[in-house]
Amino acid sequence: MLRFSTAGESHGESLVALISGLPAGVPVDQEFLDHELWRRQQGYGRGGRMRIERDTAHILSGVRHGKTIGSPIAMTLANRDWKNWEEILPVGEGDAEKHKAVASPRPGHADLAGALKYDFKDARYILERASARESAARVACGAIAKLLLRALGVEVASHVVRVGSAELSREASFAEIAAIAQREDVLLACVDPESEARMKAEVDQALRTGDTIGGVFEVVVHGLPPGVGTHVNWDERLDGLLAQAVMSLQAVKAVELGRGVTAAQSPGSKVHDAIAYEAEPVSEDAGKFTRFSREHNNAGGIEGGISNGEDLVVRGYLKPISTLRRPLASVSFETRETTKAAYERSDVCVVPAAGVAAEAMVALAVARLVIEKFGGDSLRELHRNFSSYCEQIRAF
Ligand SMILES: Cc1cc2nc3c(=O)[nH]c(=O)nc-3n(C[C@H](O)[C@H](O)[C@H](O)COP(=O)(O)O)c2cc1C
Ligand SMILES: C=C(O[C@@H]1CC(C(=O)O)=C[C@@H](OP(=O)(O)O)[C@H]1O)C(=O)O
Repeated sequence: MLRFSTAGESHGESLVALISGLPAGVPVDQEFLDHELWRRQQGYGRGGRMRIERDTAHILSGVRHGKTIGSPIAMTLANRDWKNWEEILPVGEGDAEKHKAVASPRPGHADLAGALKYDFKDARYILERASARESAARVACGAIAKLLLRALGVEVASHVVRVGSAELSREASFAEIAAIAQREDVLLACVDPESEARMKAEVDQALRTGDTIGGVFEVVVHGLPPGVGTHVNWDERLDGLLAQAVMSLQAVKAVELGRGVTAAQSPGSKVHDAIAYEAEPVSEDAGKFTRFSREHNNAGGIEGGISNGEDLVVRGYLKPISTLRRPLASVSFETRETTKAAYERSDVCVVPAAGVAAEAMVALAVARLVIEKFGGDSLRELHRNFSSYCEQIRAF
């Protein structure tokens, strides 16, 4: 079973990522891993911290001569900012004088709920792990899941469809979305320059006024055959697993599959993707899995918790960042008096970065189900099982 976990605090020495359950023989491309990590650091509206960090995954185990060997893969990602906090956040007893307490919790962050739960009168003990710095470790694991999927012809990409009230004004093709990953300036990871300019204006407004802004990203999985996930048990449904994977990311407050949100306001005749049958048999090269086809993909590639061969389309809705340069009211842990919420520095908009982290989470969820369905201890065995199933589907 594909499993992964992370450890590490935002300003600690290092993040740690552990992923196991991959077959042997998956090519692991260090450049690709680091490029994915770089992408997660980009986007217009990120704060000062991203000028300090330069993320790279240091692989400690599970890979030999550029390929997985079937054993768990351990990676570390150093926090460059650690040297600025080494004395402030010591691992041992340390110097209490130097410790910088976060004593007025930020509305929207984990500060108050975490301080109450873990019995700390200093939210720094909470924010260190609640921080989305952790998502870098997820991206390192997700990059490996993506490389496994890529070996089977399955690709995962994301783009931004909304920042605040600025929405993408047209449909995007998968090729356009995938091309964003090659951009040198990610800006707002939007496929349409005119929409992107409106999105940028939303971020500029937030920057000017000491506010923050949220938005919506969309992750698309291309090339997945029908039959991944199942309707038979609630916890094996692809839709449920994707929703949990994306919702688990920091600041994601809603997940939409296909056109799930507008579907709830529309009649069935306008929502469901009518089925047709193509005259010609499908060839492997065309990237199609069956002669059954759809005019549109409002279902987002999932029916009954099972992939149906269309692109998977998963949207994540991000709340605005909770650390405000013009802070909201809060209460001091010490005096219990009304005060302003803590502010040191912060991101103002993270929609493109969250999209990259969501790509990783989606890739990990899909890779887990693919490994479960097709099995195999080596990539060769997995590939053979996958291809023979695709052949069966084409001949249906
Ligand atoms: C890539 C990324 C960067 C983030 N950067 C910040 C930040 O600079 N400041 C902040 O207050 N929250 C930031 N957040 C959001 C917080 O981590 C998140 O709101 C907090 O952990 C509370 O969790 P919740 O929003 O899921 O309830 C970021 C989230 C993501 C995905
Ligand atoms: C470090 C990252 O994001 C951080 C996520 C984050 C938060 O509260 O979630 C707060 C900020 O950290 P700091 O207070 O050190 O500036 C972000 O920079 C990262 O994405 O790598």
